[in-house]
Amino acid sequence: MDEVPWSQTDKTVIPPHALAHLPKYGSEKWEIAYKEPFGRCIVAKEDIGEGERLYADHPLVHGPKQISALLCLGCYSQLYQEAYHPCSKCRWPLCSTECELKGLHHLECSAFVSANYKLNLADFGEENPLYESILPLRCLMLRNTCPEKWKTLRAMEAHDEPRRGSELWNVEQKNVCEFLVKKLKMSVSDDLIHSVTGVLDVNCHEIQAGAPDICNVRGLFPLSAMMSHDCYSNTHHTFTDDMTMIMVTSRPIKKGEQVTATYTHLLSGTTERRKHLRYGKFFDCVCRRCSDPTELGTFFSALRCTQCGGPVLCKDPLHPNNTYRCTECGNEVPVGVVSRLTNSVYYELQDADTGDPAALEAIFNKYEKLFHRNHFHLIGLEHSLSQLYGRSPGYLISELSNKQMDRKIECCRHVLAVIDVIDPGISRLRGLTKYELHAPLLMKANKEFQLQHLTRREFVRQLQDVLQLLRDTSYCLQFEPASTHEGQLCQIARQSAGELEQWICTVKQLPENNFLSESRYQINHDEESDSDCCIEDLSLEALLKKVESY
Ligand SMILES: C[S@@+](CC[C@H](N)C(=O)[O-])C[C@H]1O[C@@H](n2cnc3c(N)ncnc32)[C@H](O)[C@@H]1O
Repeated sequence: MDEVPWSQTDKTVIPPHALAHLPKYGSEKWEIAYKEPFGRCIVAKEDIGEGERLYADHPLVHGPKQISALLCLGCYSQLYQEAYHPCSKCRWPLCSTECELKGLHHLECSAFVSANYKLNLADFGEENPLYESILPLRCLMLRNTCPEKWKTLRAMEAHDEPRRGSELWNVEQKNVCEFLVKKLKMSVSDDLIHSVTGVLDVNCHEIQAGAPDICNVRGLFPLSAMMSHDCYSNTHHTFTDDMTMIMVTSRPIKKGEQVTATYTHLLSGTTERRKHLRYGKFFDCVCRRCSDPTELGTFFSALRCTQCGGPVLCKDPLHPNNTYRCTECGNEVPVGVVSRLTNSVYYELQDADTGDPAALEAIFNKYEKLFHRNHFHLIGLEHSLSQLYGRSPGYLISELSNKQMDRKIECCRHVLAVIDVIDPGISRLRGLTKYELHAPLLMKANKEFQLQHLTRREFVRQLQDVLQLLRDTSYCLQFEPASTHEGQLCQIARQSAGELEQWICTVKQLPENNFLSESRYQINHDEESDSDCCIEDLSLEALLKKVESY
């Protein structure tokens, strides 16, 4: 029988073996503590500033995600049908002979060889369920190959009892237990396999490291596995090329406060986040954002009242079975209607060509009158649109009409207005969105300047706004490794900021006849504000007023 997992005997003490391999598993800044209802968690021992490095965490084990397209089990590069190298020993698809010895492939390779299991390469379709067994198998192999790592793994939370008999448990019974026991003839109990898949489901992090085509990889990070969840978290992590996780603070943390991460998708609503956390992580989130019907004033899960246009909110988001109500006219909307409406957007998105801005705009237009302006579906659509305008075929930045350019700007600003609240400080999403916003603003400013529509003062002001966006981009992406898309954008943003600074200096010295006079500009501007009701102020207050004026 396997040893009793430490986590089931005494959760209040940190077992020395659980973190012993880490060079430092506490620091002058933070420590691991135990707090109900969170369990083990990381707590700040002193005030910690924004952007401070907390620790580097090395993966105990890593492997493909449960659902994965063809990838190399040595280096995790994406593979293509008929263009891969079958391992000379076990026949798993790899990039080359070199990859037979790379990473952790030796673990499953020896198991497949000793079971004399003949892998049918014809089985490899778009997504192969066999990948689901690889990481559990690698974990189980640690029992003999690396007992210290195995002990650390077994000390992690598995939620054995609540998982037993769940939908997830049944899927894993079929895809993992049956395969490992019946096909690979491993002498291991179903319970132990489920405990391992439990540890993986509860504690794994997706790894985004190395070459850009490396995807669908997950790993167990012993220190980060101690961190609690918060929908308004205070950390940000990146990976080095060797898959080391670097944890930094995304905003200041007070002494005694927990150091937290987000286990779920930030751009989803309270009901959806809480469902995801209950289903996959077995707890009910009661964080500040989940407890607040307005989600920190963003109205991210609110509908738009069909009677008066006011925000329709769930009265008690921690008990979402009650009716939604308009905060202005009291109009009630049954919870069933809210979920049907929310789900129908998911269904439409499943069927839509999500790479086509026109298809997303059609969905946006259909639901805009039903959801609050900041509803997560609308913000999600605008997030996608902010990236598609300027990048997708037929919509490259040089091809955008003025209207499309303005729409890109509007989408970026709406997304930023929300993420500035729910994900402030160092955030990948903020960095990327600020980068998306800088390009159309810069193009517009330069164009207006060329047409002599701007005074020097106004042109410099617009360029300085763009400069600030570039500086914010590089600030938000400063920890991203240079090999990643985000790391490259950070470099580009830094370089562009330098060039823009020079351009601003030049503009300040250009002869006056390049610019519109201040008096002429004032007249034009006054005429525009009489005719144009477009608001530039995109604070939540202004967004609300805009919605209410429809
Ligand atoms: C990755 S582990 C975190 C470490 C865990 N507390 C432990 O002692 O091993 C995730 C588990 O921690 C608990 N947890 C994390 N964040 C929580 C929260 N905000 N509220 C309640 N439980 C939480 C849940 O049991 C969750 O499944």
